[in-house]
Parts: sequence; C-alpha cells; structure tokens
Amino acid sequence: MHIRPTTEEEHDLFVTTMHSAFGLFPEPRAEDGGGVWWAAHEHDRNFFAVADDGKLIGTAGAYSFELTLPGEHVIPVAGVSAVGVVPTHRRQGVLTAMMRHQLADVRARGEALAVLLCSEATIYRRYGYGPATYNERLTVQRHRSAFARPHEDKGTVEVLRRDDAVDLMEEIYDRHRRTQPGALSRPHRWWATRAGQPPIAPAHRYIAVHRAQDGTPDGYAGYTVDSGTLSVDETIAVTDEAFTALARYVLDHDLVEKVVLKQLPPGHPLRWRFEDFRAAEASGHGDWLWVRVLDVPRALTARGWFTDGELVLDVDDPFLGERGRYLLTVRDGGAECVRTDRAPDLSLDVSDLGSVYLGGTTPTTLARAGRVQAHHPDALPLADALFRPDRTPHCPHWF
Ligand SMILES: CC(=O)SCCNC(=O)CCNC(=O)[C@H](O)C(C)(C)COP(=O)(O)OP(=O)(O)OC[C@H]1O[C@@H](n2cnc3c(N)ncnc32)[C@H](O)[C@@H]1OP(=O)(O)O
Repeated sequence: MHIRPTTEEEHDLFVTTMHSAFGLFPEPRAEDGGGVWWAAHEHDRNFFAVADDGKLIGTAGAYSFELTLPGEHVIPVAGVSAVGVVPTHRRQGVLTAMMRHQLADVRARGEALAVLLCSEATIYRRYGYGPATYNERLTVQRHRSAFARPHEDKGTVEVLRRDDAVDLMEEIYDRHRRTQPGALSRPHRWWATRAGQPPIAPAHRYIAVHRAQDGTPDGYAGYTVDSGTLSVDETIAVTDEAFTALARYVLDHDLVEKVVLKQLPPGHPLRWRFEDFRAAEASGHGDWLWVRVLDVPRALTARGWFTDGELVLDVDDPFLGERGRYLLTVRDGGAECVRTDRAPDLSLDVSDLGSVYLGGTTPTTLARAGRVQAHHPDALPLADALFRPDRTPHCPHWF
C-alpha cells in the first residue's frame, strides 16, 4: 500500500471513493447548486491510499482554515476531512498510514494544529486529537418564553430569503468568528460554491438579519417553520444584544409552539433570560471540534492568557513517538514556552492537551477522569486558572 496526492482532474474519483467509504452514493450536482458540499476541497491537500494492485482504498484531505484562540488570536490550522477507507480494506492499518502521512504534511506546511469533526468518537484519540468544543440545542416552549427583564432592541430585524442574504451572512460570520474562541474561518470559496450545510448550502431558509441602531448588520439566524416548530440551524451574532434580538424575533413568531435553536455553546446565556427557567430544555449535548497539537511551544504561545503563572507540562505523544517537558510562563496576557528539565507539575497525553487548549474543559476534569496526572496539590488549581478562556469555546462551522 502507498499514499499519493490527488490531482484536480481526479476530483470526481476522490469524491466517489470517499462516498463509497461512507456507504453513500455521490450526489449529482444540481442546477440550483445543491449537492456540491465537496466543492470547497483543496486538491493539493487531498490524497489517496492505493493498494498494491492499484485499487484506490482510502481518502483523506484538509482545508486551510483559521482558528480563533482565547484572546482573539487567530492562527492557520488544517481542517481534516473526507477521511475514509473502503469497507473491503478496513482494519489493516490504512487509516493509520494516512494519518501519519497527513500529520507530517500539516507540520511541513507550518501549521501548529490540526482540527476535525469526528464521525465516531472512538477513532481519533489514538492519533492525538482531543474533543475541544461542544454544542447543544435549546428547545423553547414559545408560550413560556417571556424574558425576566424586558429587552429593548434599538436595532431592526429584516427577513430575507437565503439567496438574498449570502453576502451579509458572509460578512457577519467573519466578524463573529474572529472574536469567538474555537470558531473557524469560513473561506469565501465556501460561500461562493455554497459548500457545507444550510444556511450556506442552498436549502430553503429564511434569514433574519439584525442591524444595530446605526444600520450595521450584526447578526443573522437561518430558520424554517414546519408543523408548529421553528428550527434555527445557525444563529451568528457579533454582540449579545444582536443574539437576544434575534432570539426574541424567532420566539415571537406566530403559529409556532416550539423554537429549536441548534448548535449553541453549552451554558448559553439565553436560558438565563427567561422568567420561567424551564421554558427552555437543553439537549443534544455533544463534542464538535477536536484539536490536535503538533507544535506545543507554538500552540501555547499563540493563544491569549488571562492569569499570570508558571507551569511545567510533561506532554506524551505516543503516535508520533515524541515526549517533551515544557515550561510555560505567562505574564501580562502573553506566554513563553521552552523545553525544560524542571520537575513537572502535570503529565498529560497530547490529545488531552488538545482538550484543555481552548478552555472547553479543565485540567481538573481530566485529572478526575484519570487522564491527566497532577504531581502536587497546587498543580490543578493553577492549571485551571491558566487555561481558563475569555469565552466558552464554540465552533459553528461544519466541514
Ligand atoms: C474527519 C473525518 O473525516 S471523520 C470520518 C471518518 N470516516 C468514516 O467514519 C467513514 C467510515 N469508516 C471508515 O472509513 C474506516 O472504518 C475508518 C477510516 C474509520 C478506519 O479505517 P481503518 O483503515 O480500518 O483504520 P486502521 O486499520 O488504521 O485502524 C487503526 C486502529 O483504529 C481502530 N479503529 C479504526 N476505526 C475504528 C472505529 N470506527 N471505531 C473504533 N476503533 C476503530 C482499529 O481497530 C485499529 O486499532 P488497533 O491499532 O488497536 O488495532
């Protein structure tokens, strides 16, 4: 078996092979632009696994995204996707060979992190990825949804069809993602080719666009109404005021009993606005973005920090056969990270470093789960304080 890059001419072959690994029939391109979610593929990041007899047996690829870190720092990352091994050639090490090849390629491109969304949560930890952001949905009984304190919106809401709102959505999304830790860029190519899931993909959607008092667009919600349920796929807002105004707009929709707001970060403040705390039910809590650290010092110095301190981390990376001990020194919002032989405060697997890196879970949680080892009683409170983010990390992008 060997691995080789794909060419642009092999686009359809790549997509067909990938779909067969997922047990799907490739969707034909539709006249309205539907069925093109793979149109955003970057051919020079895709590759095939090829059996000795020349048969194509595996695919993997990546997108070039930017990831926002705590402190509104933005870095380039590889967004791994399109991973599949055809069913006749599984459990023979094909994925493992592709992951080794891909991580070397990501490093060679100078990216300190790779990220992905898992089809199954049992696949990727062995390759060094850890769950780092989470989603849940809020289902709100409309008739119980009065706010405890009135929300006076000085802005406006306008309802557009999806096709008339794409430029506004792109602009609002881009402003939002630059301030939201865990968010990925959604390159222009995605909007232009309508790649992804609704509301980027061309499905029927109404788009409620919020404008601030001065007329600047600062939020949108893409939704459908069906049989008394209003479902919001994506709510993107630059400010809490814009989010609240959009929430109030959908919650005041006539002929609706329930409003389902999907893809929210856990613990969203909307729930705390209701007079009746039980008006909203949180469900569907799950992992979303997984993070793989490939360069510990670069990753740790790239994010913003909010508490001063020093921490020595012993990081084990069994898949790449690497182990390193690092002194992290945080001062005035920035960090230095150098190799050290000082005694460690914490020992952890690189996948667990990926899980705490954006602040979506704490070192204490992972220590209580038996994953992270603390070498003295002060280590965990210090590590929790250091890794705490400015906002709950959240990734609204699907890829
Ligand atoms: C980012 C994304 O694109 S997510 C999409 C991932 N793709 C899919 O889910 C499509 C359907 N599944 C597949 O194509 C394949 O089953 C894959 C890609 C998940 C695995 O490919 P394989 O070539 O069979 O994996 P490989 O043989 O390298 O397995 C390596 C190890 O992972 C384990 N493993 C592989 N897949 C799974 C799984 N789905 N669940 C649990 N363990 C798994 C293997 O048992 C093996 O363990 P071992 O080293 O202890 O023996």
